[in-house]
Amino acid sequence: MALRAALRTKCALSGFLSQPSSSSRHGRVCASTVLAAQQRSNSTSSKISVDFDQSTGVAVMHMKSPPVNSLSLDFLTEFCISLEKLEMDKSCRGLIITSSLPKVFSAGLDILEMYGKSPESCGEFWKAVQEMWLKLYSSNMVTVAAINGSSPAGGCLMSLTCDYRIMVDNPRYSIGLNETQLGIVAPFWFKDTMANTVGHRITEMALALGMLYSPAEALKIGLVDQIVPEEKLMSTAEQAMAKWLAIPAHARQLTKSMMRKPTVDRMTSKREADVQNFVSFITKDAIQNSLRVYLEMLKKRKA
Ligand SMILES: CCCCCCCCCC/C=C\CC(=O)SCCNC(=O)CCNC(=O)[C@H](O)C(C)(C)COP(=O)(O)OP(=O)(O)OC[C@H]1O[C@@H](n2cnc3c(N)ncnc32)[C@H](O)[C@@H]1OP(=O)(O)O
Repeated sequence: MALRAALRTKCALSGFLSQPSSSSRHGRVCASTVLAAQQRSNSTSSKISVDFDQSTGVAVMHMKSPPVNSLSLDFLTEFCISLEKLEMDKSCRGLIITSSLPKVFSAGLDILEMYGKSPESCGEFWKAVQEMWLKLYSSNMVTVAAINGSSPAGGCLMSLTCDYRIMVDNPRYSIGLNETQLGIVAPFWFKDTMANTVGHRITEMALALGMLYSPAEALKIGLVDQIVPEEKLMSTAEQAMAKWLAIPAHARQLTKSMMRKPTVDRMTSKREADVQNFVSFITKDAIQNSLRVYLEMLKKRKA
């Protein structure tokens, strides 16, 4: 509810996909300049910026929340607002999600939202995670993840909700649902999303061992669909997008819904219980202790 209220308030306050400003009132301008301005619009919030090209119907969402694009409540709220606005804009048919930060696509859920927080805060946070997943997994737009850095846990989930994943081929980057390494458990809808992509057995091993895969390994198991050099990432994403957009929209959307609806329905039917499970699990002393140890390890690794 809090997320919905925040969404309503923010939507009312901010003008998204701001109308392209015509410079014609300042005198004569080149027609192509005006056309280009009319065809592109840009929206920026503190953690997300969106470039929308009306000539292609494709928006690029840049995650820009240093240091690691962790999915905090604020980040998720902004993300969902941006997504909802794009979804409502009938001229927007495709979305590419990428990171503006070097080396990191997204570090996954913000651990500080789960550590030392009240049950109420944890509950609100979890609802926002559910909302992000629901919106992305059931989006009518073609969604492409352009993964230009590491993408563990919630970052991997975000990628998995997209229709197509392209990752930069850099062995320093990794991707996977590594929750067990933090002493926590990926919920059933994380598991379902991964199993829908790479199959049951690979998911079982990957989750149990908290596997993080290099781009080449991720390609081998089908966790990503393509790996490319960094400089080719966006052009490859645009090419993939064009291929998906060439399919008649209703046929593509119905097919997506047919493939994903059982997973979405399962999650939505258990949504409340899932929040309760998360809150009671994450606030346990033993789990809080595991998160503390993991946070310390992250800090030590840096030192
Ligand atoms: C019975 C079942 C019931 C169901 C119960 C459900 C249970 C919960 C399920 C939760 C599901 C999903 C969980 C997650 O997504 S948890 C997040 C997992 N993420 C990770 O493990 C990634 C950790 N980070 C890294 O590995 C690295 O940071 C990086 C992403 C590879 C980037 O490396 P880097 O060298 O560029 O940056 P680094 O120096 O490590 O980090 C910079 C600062 O950022 C802090 N930080 C990193 N990741 C996070 C994060 N996820 N949340 C919060 N903060 C993070 C890091 O500590 C550094 O901070 P500082 O500068 O030292 O202060």
